[in-house]
Amino acid sequence: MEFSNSVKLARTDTGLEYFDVKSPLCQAKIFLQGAQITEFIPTGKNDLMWVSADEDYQEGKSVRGGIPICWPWFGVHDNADWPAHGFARKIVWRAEQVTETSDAVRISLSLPMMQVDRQFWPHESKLEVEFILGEQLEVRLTNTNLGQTPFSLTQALHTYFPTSDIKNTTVDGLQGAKYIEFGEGPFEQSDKVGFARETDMVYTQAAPVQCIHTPEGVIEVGRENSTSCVLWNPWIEKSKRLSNFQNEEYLGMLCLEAANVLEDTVTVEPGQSHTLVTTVCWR
Ligand SMILES: O=P(O)(O)OC[C@H]1O[C@@H](O)[C@H](O)[C@@H](O)[C@@H]1O
Repeated sequence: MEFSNSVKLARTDTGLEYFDVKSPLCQAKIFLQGAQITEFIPTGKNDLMWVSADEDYQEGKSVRGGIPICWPWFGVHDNADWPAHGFARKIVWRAEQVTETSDAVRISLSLPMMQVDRQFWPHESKLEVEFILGEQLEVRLTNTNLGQTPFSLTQALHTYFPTSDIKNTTVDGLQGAKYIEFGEGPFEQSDKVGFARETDMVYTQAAPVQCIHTPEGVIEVGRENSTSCVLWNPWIEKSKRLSNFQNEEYLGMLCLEAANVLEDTVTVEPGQSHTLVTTVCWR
């Protein structure tokens, strides 16, 4: 099915549907399952999204790479039986709108609330995501409260970035932020972050832009309506335990996730909306 000159709907061999975008400005893939973007290649540049070579694109499983949407909780829930990172990343979202102008293709999707188990999310609400695909990628995740009482949630746009060598990769722009690491802290980030071991840091009071310095160039990651972010690399031992992840792949990826977690938890009042935004580009 074709939506505009540059956008058509395609399907993997395993049956998962995705928007296949090939515009003058970029190439992208966005799966309806999880509303998950897995490829974003600005014309003439490298892909900004990393996906595991072991990924097998199965129904009901979040793709290991791109940008899984973690909602309406980030990480492990207090009730340990509930799914890690919420459930939105496993549900098939509804395609809402595709538009194309000379500076971007815009694709929006919404989470069908009919599919949501009310024990996990008993609130009257709307969740929409818009992808703005131009020379850079912008992702806008909007929660709207349609009920009579406020609700609170944590969330993240869990972006996987590529690098050819994690040991020669650093993240700049977190200096001065506070972080929690493996449940300990808060500590203060004093310098650029390098990678020599498992990294799983939740930052608060983080500046709105970070730069990832990789051997291939500098990736700029921006956030709006978010003062928290998560930096993750599983390193050797955890790599062996992860699904759809090769043992050595930790050497070629990292996650820097635009979040609303810890003291940055979002409360949405009745009739109000909150939009978490991340922008990603080669600098
Ligand atoms: O394997 P999952 O559920 O996609 O999670 C991947 C990682 O996601 C990160 O955001 C967490 O900080 C890690 O602790 C976690 O391992």
